[in-house]
This record gives sequence, structure tokens and C-alpha cells, in this order.
Amino acid sequence: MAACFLFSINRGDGADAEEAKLAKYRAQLLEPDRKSGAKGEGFDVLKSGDARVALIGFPSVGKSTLLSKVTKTESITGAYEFTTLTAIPGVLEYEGARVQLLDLPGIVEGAAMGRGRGRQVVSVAKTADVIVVMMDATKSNEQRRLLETELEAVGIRLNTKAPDGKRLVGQSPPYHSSPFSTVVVFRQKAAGGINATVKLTHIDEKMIRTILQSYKIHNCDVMIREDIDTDEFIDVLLGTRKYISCLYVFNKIDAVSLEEVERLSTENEGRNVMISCELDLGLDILLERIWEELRLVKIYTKRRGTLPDLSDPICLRPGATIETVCHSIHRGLASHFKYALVWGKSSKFSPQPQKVRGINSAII
Ligand SMILES: Nc1nc2c(ncn2[C@@H]2O[C@H](COP(=O)(O)OP(=O)(O)OP(=O)(O)O)[C@@H](O)[C@H]2O)c(=O)[nH]1
Ligand SMILES: [K+]
Ligand SMILES: [Mg+2]
Repeated sequence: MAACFLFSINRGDGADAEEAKLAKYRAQLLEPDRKSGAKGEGFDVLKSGDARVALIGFPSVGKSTLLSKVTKTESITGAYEFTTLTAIPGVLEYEGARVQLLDLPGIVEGAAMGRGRGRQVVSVAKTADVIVVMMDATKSNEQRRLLETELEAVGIRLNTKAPDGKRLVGQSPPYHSSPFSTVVVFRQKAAGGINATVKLTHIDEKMIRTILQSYKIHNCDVMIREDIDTDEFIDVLLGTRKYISCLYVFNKIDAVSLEEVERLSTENEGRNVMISCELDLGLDILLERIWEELRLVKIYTKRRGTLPDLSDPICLRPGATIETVCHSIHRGLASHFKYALVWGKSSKFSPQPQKVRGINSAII
């Protein structure tokens, strides 16, 4: 049976306060660094197209070579480290979608702590819908763990499920109404209380109270629907973590044995993609895998009595609603919108009438 408890928020004891303080410091490390990301340094690349894919890797693994191969943009390559010093955007055109591919400077160990402007680079990855972690097939597999550590240090969770049980691919949730909101709901209220619809085994009421106090939140309603722990609670409170799916790309397979290529390709639950930019090997498969990971939904608009133009889709990320579709057509459209007729696999009836107001159901 679901446990449910209510209490008012007041003082916690010393040990809890200490743990809550540490959890708060950890979360602060993830907050955006206001000093970095200065304008004109090339890191504030405007998002464009239907989605963003970021290339992250150590120097000279072939990130720029890849960008130059698969997009029309030429990014300077070189046999020396740190050839690329800013973010270079290119456009991947795939099945009617335009995806922004970002070539980034190489990062070094400790990048997230600010080494080699690394934090700026790694932070860009946080804005991506899919991260391509690029590695050199001739180097040790240790690369992957080191890169993941750097990404995690800025609050990215790779290929993990968000606490609400859905796999989230790089949405940018607004403060307090993150995709987590189905798990924990905060409401500012005169008399606060905490409700849990499941038994909480990793965090107790006292801890929740102490954490809320440390953020000076005194009166609010908290509804918890999943057995989350302290860190996850703070994640939700601050909206700091991002759940992004990633592919591990091993470049330069022309320089290793076939056995090694086969061995690497079976690791990481099918997330490893083997390529050689130099020999043009595996690039089509890589683009296909990126497309799969983006899970873009194609929407075609049509006039009454005519067939839709199938060459001109609106491409949106999963979770898009009728309102998102309206916004992608015209800013003011949603406010004048009455209803939409939706044909497709996801709708119960074809066509299914849907109103724009109050729609939060996904249209996919
Ligand atoms: N053997 C081999 N060499 C490659 C391949 N792809 C790229 N290279 C070489 O690797 C070197 C580095 O390539 P870049 O594209 O500059 O690497 P990068 O990751 O952008 O490097 P930074 O910008 O310095 O971080 C160049 O000398 C490329 O010619 C490949 O598939 N096979
Ligand atoms: K290089
Ligand atoms: Mg480069």
C-alpha cells in the first residue's frame, strides 16, 4: 500500500543539517558558472535547426574531421592538439530534418573543473539533445570513463533514466516544472506539507525538511511519487541535472586490427559506433544512429481536402504537443487556435480532434 504522510516543516537535527549542507554544495557545483561563456568567444552558438548534437572528446580524436565530412562546414583539422578553439556549428540534413552538429575544442582531464576552458566546453554539451562522445580507437578504453566523469561533473546524466521512469533526451525543462514534476511537485503554500505516494526508503521526512530549510523554502507542498534519494530530491528542487542520451564513437578504426574493431563494437550495449573518417567507414551508420537517438517526430501540416506535402515535415523532439507545433509555425498561432485534427499512430482515432488549450498529452 502506498505510504502517505503529512507534516509541517520545522527544524531538523544537527546530522541532517550537515548532510543537507553537503548535498547543497554538491548541487552548487552544478549551477551555471556565470563568469564563463563570455560573448564573442564562440561558445554562445545560437541553437538552430530541429535539434543539437555535440561532439565531445579529447584533442585530436577527429571531431573536426568528422564535422567536415558530414556537413558542408569546414572545420580546421590538424595533427596537433587543440586545433579547434571555439564551437563550430555545422548542419546535418537527414530525412527532411536539419540537425545542428557542434564541433568543440578537445577537453582534458579535469575540464569540468575549469582546466583548458574545459568547463565552458563541457557546459555546451548540456545544451545538446544527443551527445557524441568521440574517442580514438587506437587509444585506451579509459577515455570513455574519463569523459563521462567530466560530463557528469557539470550535471549531465548519460543514458540514465530520469526519476520519472521515462528516458528523457535533452529537453530543457524550466525551473520547477522539469520532467521530474511528475515525481515531485512543489507548490508554494501558506501551510506546507509533504506527501508521498510510495514508501520512501532513501530519504525521510526529516531530511526533506532540512533540505527545504537550507534553501529557505519554508511553506510549500511537496508531493513525492517515486522512491528518490537525497541527491535526486535536490536535482528536482533545482532542476540542475539533465538526462541526455549519448553515442560512443570510435574513430580511426583504419589504424587498429579487425579483431579490435569487433571487440569494441560489442561493448556498451550497442552504443558504440565504429568509424574511420579517413576511409569513410561507418559514417552512414553513425548518422542513422544519431537520428534514432534524437527520436524526432515528423509532423506534416495539410489543407482541408488536400494531401500533406511529405517532403516538408515539422520535426520536433519527443513530448511535443499541439501547442509546440503551433509555436513552430508562428508565435501567435496558439492563442487563436481552436482545434487540430491529428492523424497518426499515436492518436486513438484518425483523425482525432484535439484542442490546443490545456493539452499536455504528447502527440506522438
Ligand atoms: N588514421 C586516421 N586519422 C584520422 C582520422 N580522422 C582524423 N584523423 C587525423 O587525426 C588528426 C586530428 O584530427 P582533428 O579532426 O583535428 O581532431 P580534433 O578532435 O578536432 O582535434 P582538436 O580540435 O585538436 O581537439 C588529424 O591529423 C586527422 O588527419 C581517421 O579516421 N583515421
Ligand atoms: K587536432
Ligand atoms: Mg578540432
